[in-house]
Amino acid sequence: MFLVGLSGGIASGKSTVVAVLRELGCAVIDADVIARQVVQPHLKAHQQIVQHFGTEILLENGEINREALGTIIFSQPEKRQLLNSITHPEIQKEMLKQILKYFVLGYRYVILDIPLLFETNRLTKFMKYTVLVYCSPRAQLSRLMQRNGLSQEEAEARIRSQLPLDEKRRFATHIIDNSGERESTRRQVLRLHSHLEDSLDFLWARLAAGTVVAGLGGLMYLLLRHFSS
Ligand SMILES: CC(C)(COP(=O)(O)OP(=O)(O)OC[C@H]1O[C@@H](n2cnc3c(N)ncnc32)[C@H](O)[C@@H]1O)[C@@H](O)C(=O)NCCC(=O)NCCS
Ligand SMILES: Nc1ncnc2c1ncn2[C@@H]1O[C@H](COP(=O)(O)OP(=O)(O)OP(=O)(O)O)[C@@H](O)[C@H]1O
Repeated sequence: MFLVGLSGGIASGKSTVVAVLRELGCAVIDADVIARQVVQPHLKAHQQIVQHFGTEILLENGEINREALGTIIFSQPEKRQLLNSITHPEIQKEMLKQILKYFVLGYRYVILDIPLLFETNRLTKFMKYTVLVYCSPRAQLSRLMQRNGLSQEEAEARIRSQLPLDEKRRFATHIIDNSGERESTRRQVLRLHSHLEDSLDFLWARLAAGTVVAGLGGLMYLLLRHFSS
């Protein structure tokens, strides 16, 4: 089995690309979804967040007020670092569990949608391919402002909290440009999917090579025995 890391920038179109990959039957693990699960009330990360950020970031039902926490962490780098240090280990543990699940289910590859993949560079060494969902800075800003109802200043602060998309380009083995129409993005995702389907993973390649070598060895042995008797 091999891993494919998929990343991008805030509002660059990761979920849009992932929706097509899921439609095609791919196994996808979404770090943003897991990030929501690991901060549910009564879990360790929830307690740590309350301890450090106070009860004012809670909703009445005890859940984290994501908007309030977002406002804090996207404007204060040290608070962002603190939140990352609480949530990231829990997110990574859960991702590992899900990877094992897909391995047991027999999937040949799993796509990991990790928004901060290129920022926390150390994860990329486990990936056979890394896909960047890119879009132009203009499109990113306007889509983010529109989707989240943010002012230009707020949206720019969120974009600045990540490595610029243009810098991420050099880390990726594949780029999907989502600056244009959705149909153009879809065509690029279909090409990526064909490429993934055609890729042999190391384990299977080794098993296949091992089977061929063992077969040839057996054949040689039989031929030698036949001609020497
Ligand atoms: C700050 C929080 C509460 C905001 O929640 P909200 O529902 O508004 O946004 P959501 O979780 O859907 O994230 C949207 C996007 O914001 C960006 N983002 C989220 N967290 C971070 C971060 N710590 N640093 C930089 N960008 C981030 C990502 O591009 C992400 O795709 C939430 O994002 C969070 O808990 N972040 C910390 C965990 C984390 O790092 N998540 C990213 C996946 S590893
Ligand atoms: N090609 C496109 N044309 C127009 N709008 C688009 C296109 N792709 C995505 N969008 C819109 O832009 C917004 C961001 O897209 P999406 O949610 O897929 O990004 P994301 O990278 O998953 O975002 P985040 O990481 O911040 O959650 C959404 O409102 C989506 O509907």
